[in-house]
Amino acid sequence: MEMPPLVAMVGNPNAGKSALFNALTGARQKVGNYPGVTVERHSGRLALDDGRPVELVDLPGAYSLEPSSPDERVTRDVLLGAQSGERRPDALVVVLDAANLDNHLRFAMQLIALGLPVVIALNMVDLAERDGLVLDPTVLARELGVPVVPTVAVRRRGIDTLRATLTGLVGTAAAPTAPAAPVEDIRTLQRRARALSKAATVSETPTRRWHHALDSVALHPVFGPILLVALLFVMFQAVFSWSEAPIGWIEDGFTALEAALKGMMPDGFLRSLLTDGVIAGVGAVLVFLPQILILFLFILVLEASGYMVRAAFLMDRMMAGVGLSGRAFIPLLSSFACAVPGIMATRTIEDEKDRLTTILIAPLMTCSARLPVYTIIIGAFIPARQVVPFVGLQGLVLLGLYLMGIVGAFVAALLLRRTVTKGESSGFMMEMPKYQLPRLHDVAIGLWSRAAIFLKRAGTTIALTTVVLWALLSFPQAPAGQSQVEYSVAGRIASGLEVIVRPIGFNHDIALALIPAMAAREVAVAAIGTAYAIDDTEDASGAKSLVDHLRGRWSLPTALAFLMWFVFAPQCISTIAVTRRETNGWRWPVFMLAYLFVTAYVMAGITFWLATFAGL
Ligand SMILES: Nc1nc2c(ncn2[C@@H]2O[C@H](COP(=O)(O)OP(=O)(O)OP(=O)(O)O)[C@@H](O)[C@H]2O)c(=O)[nH]1
Ligand SMILES: [Mg+2]
Repeated sequence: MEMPPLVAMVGNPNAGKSALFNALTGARQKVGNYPGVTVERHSGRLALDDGRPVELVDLPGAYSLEPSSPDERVTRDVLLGAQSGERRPDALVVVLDAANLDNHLRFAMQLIALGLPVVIALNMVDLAERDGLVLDPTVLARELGVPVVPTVAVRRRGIDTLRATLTGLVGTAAAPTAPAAPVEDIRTLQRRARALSKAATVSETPTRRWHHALDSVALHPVFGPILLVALLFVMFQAVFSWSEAPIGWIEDGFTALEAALKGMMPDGFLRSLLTDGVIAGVGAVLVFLPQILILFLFILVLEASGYMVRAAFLMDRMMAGVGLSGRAFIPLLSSFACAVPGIMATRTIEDEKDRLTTILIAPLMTCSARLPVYTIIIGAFIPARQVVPFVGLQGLVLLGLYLMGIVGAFVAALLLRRTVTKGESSGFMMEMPKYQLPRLHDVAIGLWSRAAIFLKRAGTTIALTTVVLWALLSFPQAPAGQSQVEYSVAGRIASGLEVIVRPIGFNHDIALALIPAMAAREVAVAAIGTAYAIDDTEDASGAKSLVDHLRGRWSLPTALAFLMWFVFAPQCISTIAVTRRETNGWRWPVFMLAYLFVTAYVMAGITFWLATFAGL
């Protein structure tokens, strides 16, 4: 039996190839695999206007004929007739995003130069028009020498014309084959593409022009990710450097308060409760308010400016690579502030398995509650050295911890999607909002509500936990000459726990800190602070700072293992509670606790032993 002619859909990623392919073929589709690679082959049947059948194949999106990924290689090889398991296409439907004409035309011109019959689908004209861009397809057709059909794939607009044009193009003697032109170098191509898109522009609003200019950087396949990483890096550096002064003020305030109380009250029980318990505990957490606010300031500004969705768009391919949808990006990003709103934001993910996976990995995004723990340990153990100008070692380590969480989350997603949450991943669907200057008022309100949530936590959960911990640490009273901490109830519980955590390099102090930190991570710092404050009154050596205590008692491998533990350990009652609510039962929160604790234990152990063997 003779094979029907083969027509390939080809174009830049996200031009709308698959949407057009679906509109053209309807339900008559087949999914297979190209031999030897993990790239899917989507094909379907289409009847031309004169009844002849053609086979339509939806090629992976590519930026050019020079492949930079397995997907792009398949696209190139199919187009050159070099892909095993595929014939060379008899004609091409080149799909362009009208709102991104200059970038997409570059590839289109390379494709036309291949010399196959080509029809151009000028897709997404609806979005272009919404943004204030009107194009003239006849100018494009004249200059490129191939037919151009405006389409809106998702509304099926232009589909009939596209099929009619294909009918005239495929297999007929009169097929207007484009002349096989020599391929020019990429710079010339870019210049021609820009000139051509300008010529085809009937009208364009100034706003749309500068939005487009911004997008051509923000969404660029190379510069886009560089910009994103640079922004994240500036954000994390700022979290450290901008917060220095306000942290100093808060610390001074609490020291003054403590001194005032000590002056007013006689030494005793109530004074110890107030100074060592409440003030030491709440103070140790409150000093991180500046850092949390700086982090939120960046997130809020990026969100309000319209950049966040671009970042999501950039991340989409990466997310798809681990079986998640682009939609998971916003919940995961929110989880950098706090996993609770992050997990609640997964409601926008329709696919149940997608959503569950996102919930399960959300706690791996470094939430603001880890920041106090990270900063204090980094401040104590990592020297404040400049690696290169403007890049400090401490900032780099902090960035590394964030990246650890992200990589961990991606690996977890990959594994989960192959096992417990197996299933097809759904596509990305997101509209680019316009860029705009963030409104001061909105950002201020956002910051205030975040601060309020944090202060409320510090005032309730955290204050209560530290008081309970103080009580556990203060009773029973140790006889003279013995360490109060060792002798106390908490000290004895910690001694039991220490047996479990000793193999991963944790000492008694850490075992002690882990008990209250199960309720909320940031309490770990307060707990260590409280324990050392109580011990301090014993040895009467005068108040040492928490950092001095840490340096004296912890080794570097222990500190690193502790950091690694905090990247993975699921120590937050609120997260567990919201997971239970969002998944309707205890099954998934229990699973989450189990897999995260095991990972934390293993990773902290590996870190400790590697650092020990490296002689740190
Ligand atoms: N508004 C509008 N949206 C569109 C149009 N065509 C496609 N889309 C949307 O744009 C997004 C990308 O479309 P796809 O068809 O997946 O793009 P693609 O070219 O197949 O992308 P890759 O397979 O990643 O290369 C989807 O969310 C579509 O729903 C259109 O004409 N107008
Ligand atoms: Mg596609």
